[in-house]
Parts: sequence; C-alpha cells; structure tokens
Amino acid sequence: MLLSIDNLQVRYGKQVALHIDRPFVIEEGERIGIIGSNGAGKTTLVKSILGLTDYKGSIHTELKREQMAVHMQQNEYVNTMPVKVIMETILDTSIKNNKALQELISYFEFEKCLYKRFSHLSGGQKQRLTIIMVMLQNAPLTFYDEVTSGLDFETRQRLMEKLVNWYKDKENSLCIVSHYYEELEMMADKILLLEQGHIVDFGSKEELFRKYCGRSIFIIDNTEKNRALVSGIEKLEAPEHLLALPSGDVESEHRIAGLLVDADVNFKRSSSDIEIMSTNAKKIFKGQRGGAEYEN
Ligand SMILES: Nc1ncnc2c1ncn2[C@@H]1O[C@H](COP(=O)(O)OP(=O)(O)OP(=O)(O)O)[C@@H](O)[C@H]1O
Repeated sequence: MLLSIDNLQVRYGKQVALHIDRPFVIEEGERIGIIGSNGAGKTTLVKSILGLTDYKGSIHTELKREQMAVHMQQNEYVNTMPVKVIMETILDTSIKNNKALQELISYFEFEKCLYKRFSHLSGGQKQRLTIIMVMLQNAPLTFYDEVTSGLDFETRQRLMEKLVNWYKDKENSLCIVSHYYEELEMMADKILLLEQGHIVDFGSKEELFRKYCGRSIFIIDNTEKNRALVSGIEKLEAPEHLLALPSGDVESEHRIAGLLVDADVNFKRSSSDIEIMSTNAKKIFKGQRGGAEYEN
C-alpha cells in the first residue's frame, strides 16, 4: 500500500469542500483516474495528500513529500526568461550534464522551445515544459491535475499518447484528474468518482462499468425515430443527445444489436464508457442521499 485515507475533511470557512468517509487506498503501480463535476473536490483531494491545504482526518503514507510529484492545473513561470534557464534553475541541474533530462526533452520534441521565452510558448508547449520537469522526478506517486485542459483536440491527443507511452512499462503510481473521459479510458485502471466532496464510488473501470451499466451498452442518437424504435427497452441515463441501452448478457446483446441492424440504425457498443457509467453512478448516489443537494 502506497497511501491510504481513512477519514478526511477539508473546510474552506463554513463550507466542507471534501469529506472522504470511506477508505481510499492507492496501491503501488496503480493508475487512478479522478473524476467529478466542477467543484466536486478533486483538486482539494490532491492538495490534501500533498499537504498543501489543512485537513482533518488521516492520510497514511510511507512516502516523503519529495517522493510525490505534481502537475497542477495552472503553471506560471517568469515570463521574460528563456525556458532553458527556467528549467535548469528550478531543477538545479544543467541539461548538458543530465542524460535523463535530455531524454525527456527529446521524447517531447522540446529542443526548439528551450531558447524561447515562457510567454512565447503555446499552451501545449507550456504543458510539456511542466510535464518534463514533473517526469524528471520519477516519483513513486505522481499527480496530473487537468494536464490537457485548454488544449485543442489534436494537441491533447498527442500529449496523452506521449504520457501513456512513457508510463506503459513503468511502475509509478499515477493519479490523473481529468474531465476528458477518453483520456481516462487510455490511462486509468481505477476510477475515483467524487461529487460535492463525497466519494460516489471507487473501483476498477471494469468493476464500475459492470455495476452501473451491466455487460455492455448500445449508444444511439436520441432522435424521434430511434426513441420510437427502442421505446420498450430499458435505458440508462445518458447525455441529452444520446440514448444508452444496457444489456446484461450475450442474448440481450444479440437482441438489441439485431433490432438496431434491422432498422438500419448506427450504433456504438461499449463495455467501458466512463461518462455513462459515472452519470448513472451519480444518479444512484444522489437518490440514496435524498435528492440533488445534500448536506456536506
Ligand atoms: N482556496 C479556496 N478557498 C475557498 N474555497 C475553495 C478554495 N479552493 C476550493 N474551494 C471550493 O472547494 C470546492 C472544491 O473545489 P476543488 O477545486 O477541489 O474542485 P474540483 O473538483 O477540482 O473542481 P474543478 O473541476 O472545477 O477544478 C469548491 O466548491 C471550491 O469553490
């Protein structure tokens, strides 16, 4: 076990921003995706673990603070300095003599950026600068908080592929906070789902999908024609423009697929959709707590 939280409460004034009242454990080598709506407490959780905010309760870990690395949402550096100087000063090293740093710079194709000023870097290049510095720490536990926010689709995609490949054969534990479900499908093994400061659920992606969606789901457009076609079939909560049809076994999968094929309806079958899984998990959680708003 790398880190465990038994009971944790973070308050900002009167507001309880985070109340973890069930065990949350990070094991060695795990890749945990942390999801939840805006204000759910994701960053607050990361900050508590890193000791960057006051909390009540217990966080047990054998790791020292310097064995945890973090990439926070916002990264600001001195605007007027060349990036090379920023990097070497913060890391207290010289690129010339640091093989691991050279490897990272080349892996992220960052050579040309070294001689630019920070303010002249693009959003994606700024993110790569911080990622390189975070990765150089090679920490047993690393946090990435919204590492691709603000980037366009292609830049996000390329950055995620780089991150996934870098960590593929490595043992570092990762906690990845993201609003992009496809990123977590690529990077995370487990999902921690937070809502209004509480844990909705925590488990492997497969386990949570089975629990809230069944064996698989068929996703089709929410059109009048499609609604009529599947009117007698069970549906899960889904984004407004979609209909999600769950199936619990192979027979029902064949039945639904047959119906859709016969009616010439385009569909996507998924057994890993994190967005629909989390939407349904949140709905059940809120129902158990007696409504959308609950006391912290
Ligand atoms: N320094 C602070 N002072 C006061 N309230 C804060 C502070 N930091 C966070 N909060 C509040 O605590 C709650 C949780 O915030 P947090 O940043 O952890 O959410 P989040 O899940 O990371 O959200 P987002 O997805 O928008 O980044 C929010 O209601 C937020 O307004």
